[in-house]
Amino acid sequence: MAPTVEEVPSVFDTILVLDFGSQYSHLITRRLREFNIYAEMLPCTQKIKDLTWKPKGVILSGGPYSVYAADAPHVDPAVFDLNVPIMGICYGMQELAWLNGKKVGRGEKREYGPATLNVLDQSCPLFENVDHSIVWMSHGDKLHGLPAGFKTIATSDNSPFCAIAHESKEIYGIQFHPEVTHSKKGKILLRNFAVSICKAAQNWTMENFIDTEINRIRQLVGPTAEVIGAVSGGVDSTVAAKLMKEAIGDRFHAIMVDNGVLRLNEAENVKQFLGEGLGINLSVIDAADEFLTKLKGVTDPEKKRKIIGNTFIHVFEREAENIKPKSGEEIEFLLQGTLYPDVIESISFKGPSQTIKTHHNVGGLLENMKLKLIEPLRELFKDEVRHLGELLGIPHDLVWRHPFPGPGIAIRVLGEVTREQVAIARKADHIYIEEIRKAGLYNKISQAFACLLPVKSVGVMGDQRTYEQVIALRAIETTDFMTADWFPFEHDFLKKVASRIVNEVDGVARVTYDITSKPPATVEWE
Ligand SMILES: Nc1ncnc2c1ncn2[C@@H]1O[C@H](COP(=O)(O)OP(=O)(O)OP(=O)(O)O)[C@@H](O)[C@H]1O
Ligand SMILES: O=c1[nH]c(=O)c2[nH+]cn([C@@H]3O[C@H](COP(=O)(O)O)[C@@H](O)[C@H]3O)c2[nH]1
Ligand SMILES: NC(=O)CC[C@H](N)C(=O)O
Ligand SMILES: [Mg+2]
Repeated sequence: MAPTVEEVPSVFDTILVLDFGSQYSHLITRRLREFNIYAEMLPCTQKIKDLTWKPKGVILSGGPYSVYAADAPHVDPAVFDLNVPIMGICYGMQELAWLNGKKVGRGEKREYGPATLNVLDQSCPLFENVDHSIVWMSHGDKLHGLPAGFKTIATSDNSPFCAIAHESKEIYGIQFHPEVTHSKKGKILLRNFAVSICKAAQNWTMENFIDTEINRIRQLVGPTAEVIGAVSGGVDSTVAAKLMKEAIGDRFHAIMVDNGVLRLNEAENVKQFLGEGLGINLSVIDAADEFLTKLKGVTDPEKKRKIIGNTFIHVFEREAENIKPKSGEEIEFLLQGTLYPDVIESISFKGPSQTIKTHHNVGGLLENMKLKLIEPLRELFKDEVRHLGELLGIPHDLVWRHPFPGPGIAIRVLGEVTREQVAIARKADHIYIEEIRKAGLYNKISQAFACLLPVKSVGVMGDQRTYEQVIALRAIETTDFMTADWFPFEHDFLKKVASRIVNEVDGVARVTYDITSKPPATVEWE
C-alpha cells in the first residue's frame, strides 16, 4: 500500500500522549519510540474530533496541577469514545479518578523518590516482568478511594492505590512515572501497555520512515514544483537536504549564507561535502560584509542576535528571488529542519516561559514569502535525525558534528564583532577542536568551542611583555542542551591546547577553561 500524503500517524500505529505539562511528558514519547512504536504528544486540551488519525492507545501524562483545583486542565471526554486502551500516569491517573467519583485530594505527605511496586493482580498484562521493582514517585495529591468501576492492581508503602484498572474496560492508572530511568522496569511497563494491551505494531524504524517520508514529499511536491531551503552545514539541515535530494533531485535548491561568523573554512567545506559529496544543488552566498557592517559597534548580545536573525531573513529572501526554477514557475515550497523538540515546545501545555536568549536562525520567513512549508524532520528527536543521516549515507563525521548556533562566532566574540576578532576566535576554536579530535574525545563531548573575551591581560613571550586578549574554552556534556555539565578534561590535554593557542594565535596571551554548568550558566556565553 502506498503511503498517503497524510501525517506519520496515519502510516504507523501511534500511541497518543496527552500532555498535562509534566517535565517528563516528552520522555513517554521517547521511551515508546525506543522500542519502535511511534508516539506523538499533543496538549491535553486537544479536541478528539480534530484528530485526523486514530491512535492505538492513549496515555495521559503527569502534570503540575491538582485535578480538584478550579483551573485544572481536563481531558476531552470524547477520548473515552475512541474505545482504545487508556493509561493515566500520576496526574493522568488522578484525572481518571476525578472523572469517576472525584476521590482525589491532598496527601498527608508528599512523595518524591523511589518506592517498591507490589503487584496484586499478576494476571494484569501491564505488569509482566515488573513486579517488586523500584518505581519513581513525584506527587503531593493522592486517591482517597477507588473510582467507580475500578479495582486496585498494585500498591506501594505510601500509595494504597499505586495502580488501578477498570473492571471491564482497558483503562489503567499508575501513580508512579514509568518514563523516568529511575523506574527500573518502567520501559517494560510502557512496552506492555503499547504492545500487549494496545496491540501497536513495532515498525517505527528509520528505514521505514525514509520510504514513507520520501513518498510523502514526492506526493506533496508533485511532479514539477520546486523547493528551496536554508542549509548551514549543521546536522539537521544537512539531513533534511539529503532527504529532499533523494525525493526530488535537482528540484531542491539549497542556500547557504556565509554570514562572516562561520567556523574556519566552513563555507568552502560545506560547498564540498554538500555540493560535491552529496550532490545537493547548493548556492553559497557571501554576505559577510553585509552582516559585519550591521554588527559594527554593537556589543549587546540580544541586539547581535536580532541583527543576525533579521539579516539572515533579508539575505535569504533576496537570494531566493534569484533562483530560477527549472520549470519556469515560481518556487512553491520552503524546506525547514524543524525537529520534534521544537514542536513539543510550541505545543507544550505549560504557558509562556521566560526568554533567556532569542535563538535566531532563518525562521519567520513564511508569511512574507507565501511559500508552503515542508518539515521532514518535525517528528524526530536529534538522535533519530542522526540515525536517519547515517542511513542516508551522510558521512559519520558530519552526522555527529556538534551543533553550531545560527549567530555563530558573533555570540562567541564577546563585545564588538569585527573581522579581526572573528579571525582570532576562529583560529583558537579550530585548534581546540582539532586537539579534541586527536585525543579521541569529540564524540564524548556534546559541544565544544572557544570564546574570545573582550579583556586584555599581561603576558611574557620571548622576553617581551605582551598585552593581549583571553580565550575561554567551553566543553559540555548534555543529552538535551536544557541542562549541561562541563567536561572533565585531563590537565595535560588543557595544557597542550592552551600552549598551542597562545603560540599559534596572534592576539591571545591567556587561555582559561569554563567550569560552569547550565544552569546557572548557559552553553553559549551570549
Ligand atoms: N549559515 C546559514 N546559512 C543558511 N541557513 C542557516 C545558516 N545557519 C543556520 N541556518 C538555518 O537555521 C536552521 C537552524 O539552525 P540549527 O543550528 O538549529 O540547525 P543546523 O545548523 O541544521 O544543525 P545543528 O543543530 O547541527 O547546528 C538550519 O537548519 C538552517 O536552515
Ligand atoms: O541554532 C541556534 N541558534 C541560536 O541562536 C542559538 N543560541 C544557542 N544555540 C544552541 O542551543 C544550545 C543551548 O544554548 P544556550 O544554553 O546558550 O541557550 C547550544 O547547543 C547552543 O549552541 C543556538 N542554536
Ligand atoms: N507528577 C504529577 O503528575 C503530579 C500530579 C499532582 N500535581 C500531584 O502533585 O500529585
Ligand atoms: Mg547549526
